[in-house]
Amino acid sequence: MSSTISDSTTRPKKLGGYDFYREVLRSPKYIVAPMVDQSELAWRRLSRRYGAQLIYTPMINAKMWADESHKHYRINNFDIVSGEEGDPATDRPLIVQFCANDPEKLLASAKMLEGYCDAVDINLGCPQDIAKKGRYGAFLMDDWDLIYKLINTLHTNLSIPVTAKFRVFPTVEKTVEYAKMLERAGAQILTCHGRLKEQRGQASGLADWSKIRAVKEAVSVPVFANGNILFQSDIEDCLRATGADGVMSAEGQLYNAALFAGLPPIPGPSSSSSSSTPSDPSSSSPIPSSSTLPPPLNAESHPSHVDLALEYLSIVQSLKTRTSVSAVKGHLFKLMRPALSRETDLREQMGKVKIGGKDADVSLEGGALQPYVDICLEMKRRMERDAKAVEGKTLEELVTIDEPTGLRVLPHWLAQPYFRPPPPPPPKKEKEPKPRLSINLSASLPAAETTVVVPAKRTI
Ligand SMILES: Cc1cc2nc3c(=O)[nH]c(=O)nc-3n(C[C@H](O)[C@H](O)[C@H](O)COP(=O)(O)O)c2cc1C
Repeated sequence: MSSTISDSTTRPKKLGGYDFYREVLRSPKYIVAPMVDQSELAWRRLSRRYGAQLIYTPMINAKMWADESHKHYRINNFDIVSGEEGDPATDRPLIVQFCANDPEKLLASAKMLEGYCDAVDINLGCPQDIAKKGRYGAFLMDDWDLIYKLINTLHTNLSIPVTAKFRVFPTVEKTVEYAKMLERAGAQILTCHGRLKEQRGQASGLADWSKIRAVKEAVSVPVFANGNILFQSDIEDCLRATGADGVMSAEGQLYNAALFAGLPPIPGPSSSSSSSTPSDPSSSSPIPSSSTLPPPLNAESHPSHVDLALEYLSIVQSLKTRTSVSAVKGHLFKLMRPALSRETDLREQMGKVKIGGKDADVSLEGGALQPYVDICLEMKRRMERDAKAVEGKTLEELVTIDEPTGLRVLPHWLAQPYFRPPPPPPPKKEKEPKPRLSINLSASLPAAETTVVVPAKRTI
């Protein structure tokens, strides 16, 4: 690490809250979530080309990072030496996320990266078994003293702001109390993921936007809303329903890297934090209110997925920073999913590609990516053939509706969100009306209505 980078004489005064949000982050509305093995540098570069205004790194384990014997862990998770990660010209604004349960180790790790990012985030939301084992993420939700110390230690000692990403509690009251505690501890931005700790995997269901709105109204730092974003229209709905300052997407953006493309710039919050806390988000929002009809699709946000895949591969190839094979594979499978379920021979070929042995450690250099490029080129040929067959039809004419969910399915050559079929309902004695998924994610549905969205597999 270069000591001059974080030297207080060269660094501008540390800003907080809305000053930080506006002046350093440039008032981002469209935010890519931290994603283990998926929000790596190459993906960040691609995402910024398609409208992402702020991106988080994948979660870094502070205990592992602080341990000098784990040199590989450092290089694989944030490559300082390459000079590309956190580069002010090409990889900002950037927030580095850590998970931790030891304030000193967290501080030691964060200090090493404070010169390469705009803020450090603490993951308080991971509900996975690995987080339970390591006691971090959502498994700290009941230890408020420790969480306070983690945040406050960074708030007091780092030259850049600390932020926090958390899940909601079963009640609005406890969620709001919790958010206020995070703010008191020193968090300068709060990302509220509107799902409970228990809502994971097949049981993910919908995020509760009404809790996010309650948080937004209770704190005076910027709030990002996370959960339920599949299509661009959900972004507008979410901003209106929650009053949040920005919308964060993980899976929606992973399956469609162009999720944020072509969106209009939205004015940032006004200069004081209190005036940006909406008493009535529907009237203060710059976004027009939604109608009951699904809003028209913005073609710019649904480009050819194989073109996105090829562009991503060329970014991977252009970087000095290594990209893990598992990240590349994960992105290609997700981006091209609508077509891979039909072009099963290409799916099989992609599954069989082996680069240099043990996936996790392999760097992608020279022509190593060629097998993926070849598969994508063949996919491109087939997709162009299919698109040609319906030439002249509009996008809306080509859209179909997924019966179980009521959600829109685009032609299989276009980037689009993925939603799983809902789990079959438990056997009932009496005949009941068929459960139907809501197409309109704008409302924060009460618990009874949240049978619904059908998220894809996640790792955190
Ligand atoms: C592949 C993947 C990796 C993730 N890794 C992280 C992570 O490193 N840190 C974190 O706070 N959340 C992580 N998450 C959770 C997301 O950031 C986000 O909170 C969650 O997926 C809900 O947002 P969504 O509805 O837009 O998917 C991950 C999610 C996915 C799908």
